[in-house]
Amino acid sequence: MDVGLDASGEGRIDLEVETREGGAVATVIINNPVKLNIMTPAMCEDFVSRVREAEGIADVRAIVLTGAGDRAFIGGADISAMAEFDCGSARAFITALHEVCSIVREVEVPVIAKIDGFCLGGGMEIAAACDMRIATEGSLFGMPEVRVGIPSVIEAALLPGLIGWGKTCELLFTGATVKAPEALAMGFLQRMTVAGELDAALDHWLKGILASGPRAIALQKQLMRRWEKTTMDQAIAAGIDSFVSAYETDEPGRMMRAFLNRRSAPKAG
Ligand SMILES: C/C=C/C(=O)SCCNC(=O)CCNC(=O)[C@H](O)C(C)(C)COP(=O)(O)OP(=O)(O)OC[C@H]1O[C@@H](n2cnc3c(N)ncnc32)[C@H](O)[C@@H]1OP(=O)(O)O
Repeated sequence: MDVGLDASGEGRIDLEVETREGGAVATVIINNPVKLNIMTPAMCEDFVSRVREAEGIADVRAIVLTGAGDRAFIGGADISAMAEFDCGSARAFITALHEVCSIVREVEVPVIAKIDGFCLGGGMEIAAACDMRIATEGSLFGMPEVRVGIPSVIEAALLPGLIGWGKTCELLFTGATVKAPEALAMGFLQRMTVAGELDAALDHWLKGILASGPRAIALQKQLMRRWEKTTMDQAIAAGIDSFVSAYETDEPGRMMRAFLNRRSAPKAG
């Protein structure tokens, strides 16, 4: 079933469920294509509800997370909203965005990020929270938060484990973007395909999951969370405080308003 693209710019989260041999596959769709599928504060809550709904459907064996349209997986968090934050709203939003990543990591079934296009900032953190990532070769990855005056603080903490400290520093300190072949080489992606073959490559993984023991996979995912748990909670709590303290100065508001003003300025020529 095609749920259609949300052209309102407000954004929403959709859920599609497909029954296959061996079980069902749920697809959670970040549907805000006119704004490159950015996550607004309202969409964070909606996201958690949709994943819980998917988890509650009997026979769902895997969740695919993807963005609507062909330009973006998730272009990051909504700079228009973040530009107006004070310390209180900063804490509420970053905690809600962390909940989005947490639910992805907590659900029993494997969650796969299917990426076609921009995967930036909070979007790269949500992808990092997924169990596996597959992308088209034209996709672009980056953590440009510092470019708008905020540190990368929540599931950015997963990046050193995925891509190493040096590459994490490069992305987080410079806001540089990397193309899919580099994201594959650095270990962020597990598979890369040409545009038309994304679904076929994803299917290969889904068949493997559907052919395996549901309880074995659930136990495996639970165990793997424990393998890495030791310092993550403390890192996130410190990260949330760090995000809030960025708002103790006018740096985020100033840099984000500059970003938004550049975008709304009439184009020359
Ligand atoms: C805690 C988490 C923090 C974060 O995630 S911080 C945010 C991280 N993301 C970014 O910094 C990316 C910001 N976006 C961009 O720099 C550009 O976009 C791109 C280079 C990704 C693409 O540029 P182009 O192809 O020219 O598209 P376009 O016209 O800029 O984007 C389409 C519409 O989407 C809006 N938009 C894009 N990203 C954001 C965003 N992160 N927050 C708010 N709006 C965004 C634009 O402004 C525009 O809107 P309009 O058509 O009304 O001008």
